[in-house]
Amino acid sequence: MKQYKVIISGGGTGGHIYPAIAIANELKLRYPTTEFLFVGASDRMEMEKVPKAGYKIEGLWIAGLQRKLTLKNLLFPFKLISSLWKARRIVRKFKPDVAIGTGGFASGPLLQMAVRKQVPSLIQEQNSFPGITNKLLSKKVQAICVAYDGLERFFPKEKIIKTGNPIRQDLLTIDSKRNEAASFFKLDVNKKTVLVLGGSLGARAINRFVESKLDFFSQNDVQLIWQCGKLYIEEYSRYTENEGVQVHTFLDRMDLAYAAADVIISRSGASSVSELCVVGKPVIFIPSPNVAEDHQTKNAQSIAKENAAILIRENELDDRFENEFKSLLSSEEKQKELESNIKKLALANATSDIVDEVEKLLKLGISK
Ligand SMILES: CC(=O)N[C@H]1[C@@H](OP(=O)(O)OP(=O)(O)OC[C@H]2O[C@@H](n3ccc(=O)[nH]c3=O)[C@H](O)[C@@H]2O)O[C@H](CO)[C@@H](O)[C@@H]1O
Repeated sequence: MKQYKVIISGGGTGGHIYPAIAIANELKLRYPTTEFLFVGASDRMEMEKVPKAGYKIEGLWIAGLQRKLTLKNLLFPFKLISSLWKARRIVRKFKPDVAIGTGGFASGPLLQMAVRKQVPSLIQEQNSFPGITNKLLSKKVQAICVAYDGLERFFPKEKIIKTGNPIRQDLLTIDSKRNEAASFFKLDVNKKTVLVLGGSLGARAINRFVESKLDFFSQNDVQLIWQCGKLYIEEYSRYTENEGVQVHTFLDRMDLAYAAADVIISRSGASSVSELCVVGKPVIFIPSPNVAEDHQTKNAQSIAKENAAILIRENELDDRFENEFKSLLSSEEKQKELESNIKKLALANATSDIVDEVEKLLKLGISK
């Protein structure tokens, strides 16, 4: 069997990193001798998360363009040139058979250079509205794997394949992990568990809201697993002293967190939404209003309109949250309805379908 070399680039936030890791894991299963190299942004979370998943990573000195005039923006042209330069060196030296981009700033220069060197390339777009990096790359790569309909508005139609977003394999088996999860998180098995997720970086507005509702949660006799994000842990960690509240910076065992949960309150970043469909629990989405084209609201709407989750915008929280939460918690029927409807929206074969497309590109490389 030929020993393939694969470059995977993506990052900045978990939403771009975990799809990349899921694709690598599936490729490794099919071709165990494959050599992988990840390329990320040198100051972002991929530099920690990718080695933790067992892969090598190189960092580029790159960041996005801010809307304001800042020092970071003034440095942008230099960072871009430095990144293109380093990306070129990496591609030349590693000589990949295929390049895969999962979005985020670093994938721009890397895939740009891979394409220039005629390496067969594929990008994976997680959202219903693509970021600038993938929009630019779409003209040059061979294949574009997407999770939503309607992306021909942004990408060349003939390159689009609808696969869904890659999901880590360990999330597919959460039904059998409830006991393990209860002991992992030291939960009270007589209480319902609410999992609060702010996306990979945490969400300030959700944290503030949850803080203001701690008495409400305790009156409703639920316990909280509350992921608050690295930026907010100092402010909120003290609540771990409250009975039935545990505050986490970041959850490394999402499989167990999902397994433990009876109700999930979550941001609606693309991977979170895809995972929650597979996980099949009752969800209350609180989309971030601060992302491009308000895409998190659109992600959540695509689920809520199928009566498969509850959607509460940030500015509706004060009026609606308590009633919605109480009626969900008290109605098993409603919980079952949401669970069964959200499961119907899962695209559980996404990783495998994407890797099928990668295989086609690998074969393309051989025939060159
Ligand atoms: C504020 C922002 O810019 N958010 C964007 C970012 O979100 P974000 O990085 O939050 O991405 P997603 O919601 O798509 O995915 C989060 C990922 O992190 C994992 N996770 C999260 C928390 C935790 O404690 N442990 C953990 O492992 C989740 O299981 C999931 O795999 O990228 C998404 C995908 O492009 C976009 O849709 C979001 O709008």
